[in-house]
Amino acid sequence: MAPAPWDSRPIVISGPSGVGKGTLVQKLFDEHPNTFAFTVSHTTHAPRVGEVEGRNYFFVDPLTFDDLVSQGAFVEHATFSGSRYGTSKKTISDQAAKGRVVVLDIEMHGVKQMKANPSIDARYIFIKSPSFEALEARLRGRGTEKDADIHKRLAQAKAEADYATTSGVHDKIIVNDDLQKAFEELEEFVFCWNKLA
Ligand SMILES: Nc1ncnc2c1ncn2[C@@H]1O[C@H](COP(=O)(O)OP(=O)(O)OP(=O)(O)O)[C@@H](O)[C@H]1O
Repeated sequence: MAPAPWDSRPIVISGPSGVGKGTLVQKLFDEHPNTFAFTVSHTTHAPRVGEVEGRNYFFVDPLTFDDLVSQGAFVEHATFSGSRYGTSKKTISDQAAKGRVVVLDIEMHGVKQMKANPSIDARYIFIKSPSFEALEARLRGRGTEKDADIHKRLAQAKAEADYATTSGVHDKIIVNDDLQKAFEELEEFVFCWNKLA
């Protein structure tokens, strides 16, 4: 196991749905146990079967969620399918206090909110697909979405790709073509191995 990254700022991973973010992050967690941590989001959706307060989500009602937004408690928040989701500053600092490097897997709007907040210091990684066709094949191959949903995700993927290339907001862009190669690039960036050499 490698020593903990000397740059311990939160790592924000974004990229189109199906590009392989979850796969890469899971590998990072598996190969470096006790090094990284996810944050626990707040949500207004009711707990689903098996979801545990404080482990899967912090469950709050819409009014409490609004209060938290107005207090500036979230680094990013969004609405999906009628429910609200947010990442609190506290969940980040709680994990950091345990000595873990926090990893946030979020979509473009969340990245924009974080980038717009000067009090947030994080490292931003964009995972890119080798091609639009490869992305579509991965989404279909995963078999978790219906056709209409795949179209929505592909349309959103175009917006994500435009944002990633035009704004220069990301510290690192990794093309996930060959999984092992992409993982090695991710590791190198996260652990700053290039700077140690
Ligand atoms: N380099 C790769 N080559 C081929 N297939 C890959 C590669 N990386 C990931 N995949 C596959 O692509 C599919 C989508 O990956 P994954 O679920 O990790 O994407 P994601 O970016 O986390 O998506 P979402 O944002 O929707 O959760 C999975 O079936 C995964 O096994």
